[in-house]
Amino acid sequence: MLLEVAGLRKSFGSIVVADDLDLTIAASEAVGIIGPNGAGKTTLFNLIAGGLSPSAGHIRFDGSDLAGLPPQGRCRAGIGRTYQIPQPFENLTVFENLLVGAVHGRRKTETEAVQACGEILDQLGLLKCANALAGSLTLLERKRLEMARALATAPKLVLLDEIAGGLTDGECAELVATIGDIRKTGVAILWIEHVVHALFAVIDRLVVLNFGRKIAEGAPKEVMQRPDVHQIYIGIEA
Ligand SMILES: Nc1ncnc2c1ncn2[C@@H]1O[C@H](COP(=O)(O)OP(=O)(O)OP(=O)(O)O)[C@@H](O)[C@H]1O
Repeated sequence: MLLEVAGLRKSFGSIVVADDLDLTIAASEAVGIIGPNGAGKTTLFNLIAGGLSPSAGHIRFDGSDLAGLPPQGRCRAGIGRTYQIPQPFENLTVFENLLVGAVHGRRKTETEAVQACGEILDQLGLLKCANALAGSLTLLERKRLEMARALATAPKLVLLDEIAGGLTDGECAELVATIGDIRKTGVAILWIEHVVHALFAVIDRLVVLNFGRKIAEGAPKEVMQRPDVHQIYIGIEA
């Protein structure tokens, strides 16, 4: 397994936001995470990417225990991530934003890093704004840049946090097609998303969180048909 999360727990005082979570992701697999606001989805990403330390439990990635490894070490190990609110360096160009990720990630040489940035900008449809300041981009372009920056680090696993939120239907469809293309390159994907139809176009497996606990997991359509998922996630009685 590429990622193995076992017995993961995180509490802030008396609030438990990750409660005995187990999760595995194989290389090249795409897994979706849904759950109501405050279910602990972003907290799980922060625990995997190293922004938060767990209160208990283990996270193994690519055969190594991540305990004590800071975020930059996890990035170099092959974990890339996006943020729900895009966080580019506003005063750097799009290309420079990627280069920062590329030289601090898993790329071996500067030449390789520069070449990879060009390829990723092309793949993500951002070549035309390569020299624009990141602060001048539209929301869709910012979301694309957020993914491009994660890919620049040459991740084995990319964590996508609500990448489709706030987009029009057409923009969302474009972004989903791009994520499908990223998937085909063999990068594993763990994707938190409220826009369920976007998720369903890409993922193999769906996980549902509620109050920090995993309440369902399996084939996406089967999971969504479960009465408890309907009630908790969509807020209606089955
Ligand atoms: N640093 C913190 N200190 C205290 N409580 C926190 C902290 N970070 C998160 N929480 C709480 O943990 C819970 C889970 O938050 P989290 O952001 O992981 O939820 P989420 O499922 O990603 O929600 P959303 O869909 O709204 O993004 C929330 O109740 C939140 O207020």
